[in-house]
Amino acid sequence: MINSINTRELILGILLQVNKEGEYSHIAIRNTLGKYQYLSKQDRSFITRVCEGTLEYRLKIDYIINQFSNVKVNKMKPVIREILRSGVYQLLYMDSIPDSAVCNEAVKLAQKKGFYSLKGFVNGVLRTIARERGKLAFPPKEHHVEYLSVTYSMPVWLVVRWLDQLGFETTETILKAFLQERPTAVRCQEYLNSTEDTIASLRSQGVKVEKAPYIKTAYYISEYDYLPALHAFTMGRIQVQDVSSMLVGEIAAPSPGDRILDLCAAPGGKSLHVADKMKGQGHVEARDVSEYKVQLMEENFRRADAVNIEAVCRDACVYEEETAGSADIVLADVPCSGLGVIGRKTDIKYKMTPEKQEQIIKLQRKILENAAAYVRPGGILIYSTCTIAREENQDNIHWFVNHYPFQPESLDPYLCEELHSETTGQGYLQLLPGVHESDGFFIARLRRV
Ligand SMILES: C[S@@+](CC[C@H](N)C(=O)[O-])C[C@H]1O[C@@H](n2cnc3c(N)ncnc32)[C@H](O)[C@@H]1O
Repeated sequence: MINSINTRELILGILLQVNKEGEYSHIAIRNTLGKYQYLSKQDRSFITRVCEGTLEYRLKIDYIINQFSNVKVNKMKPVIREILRSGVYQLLYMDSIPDSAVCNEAVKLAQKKGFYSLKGFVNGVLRTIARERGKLAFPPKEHHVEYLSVTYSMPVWLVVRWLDQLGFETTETILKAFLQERPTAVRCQEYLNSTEDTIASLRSQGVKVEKAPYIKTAYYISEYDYLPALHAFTMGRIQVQDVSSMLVGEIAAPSPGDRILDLCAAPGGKSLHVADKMKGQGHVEARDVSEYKVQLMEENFRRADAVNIEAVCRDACVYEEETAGSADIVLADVPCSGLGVIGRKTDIKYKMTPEKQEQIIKLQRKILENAAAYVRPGGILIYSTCTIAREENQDNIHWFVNHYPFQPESLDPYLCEELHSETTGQGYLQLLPGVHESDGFFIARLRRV
């Protein structure tokens, strides 16, 4: 077993990889835990929790450090900055660790990394924050942008956008929801399986299973160690999917025998869902842009024993004449800014920029242009994203129906009443975290006329 100072050293390494070198946090954490497989379960969850928490609350933590340090966070040496950030996270959000342990370990680590002269500085900042934690000053609520940005650790440009588009209350609800933990949602495959048997199998392995909202086959699972150790998973009877993603399959509502083209399909959750709904009949062509992603889908399809589905490597931006007018249903679950899933993928809030989003919108419109051509006359196009950005959702749909012969169609026949609204009647659904019990997600249903 590794001692605690090394555990904190690993945390420091991960935070430097993410904040200094731009690595994705889940990759940095996974690689480190993979390299040090002898770590105890307790050490592994400590490392994961401190890294994820420090990143999630980074802006708030920096705001606090800046109140007590004469050197501002952005001027600090990266090693010292990350030692302080993770120390503050432990002080403020992990009751089980004594303040003295947090401070002592941080000081020892600074020294070990060669910053002997900054030992006193690290110690001073952390001990002051520990002492003053009940009296920390935050921006007042009347200063909407600063208050929301600091309290919920969200970059200012996103707060400004959402305040403008959604108002203060809804924005705060969403930001709060991003910081709350939610259990894993799974969809039970129906064809060839009974949902009751699947649930019984999960429970027999000690998994806690609870009903998830909106969809008959949606459940939350918790209290398991390792997903691939569950029979229901290895047998392909459950697919991990947020309920918002499951709604795509519901709204697509295929009939057995349909030909479905899923243009951006990996890892294949929505393709499998529509294939399941067609009860082994019809055909789903699940496309994605790289061979790696296609292999990933093939693995998933094999596990689910799905016979009416095929993974194919294709670039959705490249038009294909032979596919024109051939699909009963086209799914365009396009690459997007991912702003609806910040709660699961913290990196998104720090990595996304308005400039990157502009490029993404161009890509989405290119894919939509080709998708339009592949739908047969009278067929259906489902457009979806895991974002809450109006520019990629409602604006793209308005642009699309102005340029192509498609009409939005009511979603209400496919949704539980709880989700019916003015906009679902008009053909689209914008799910918002905290407002709905799901990730942020957008779905539109359009019929080719
Ligand atoms: C939102 S994810 C799809 C999730 C998937 N529909 C599911 O339910 O499991 C978007 C996918 O688009 C793929 N993608 C990105 N650019 C693409 C392109 N030019 N052509 C096809 N797929 C692309 C990405 O590789 C990624 O797998």
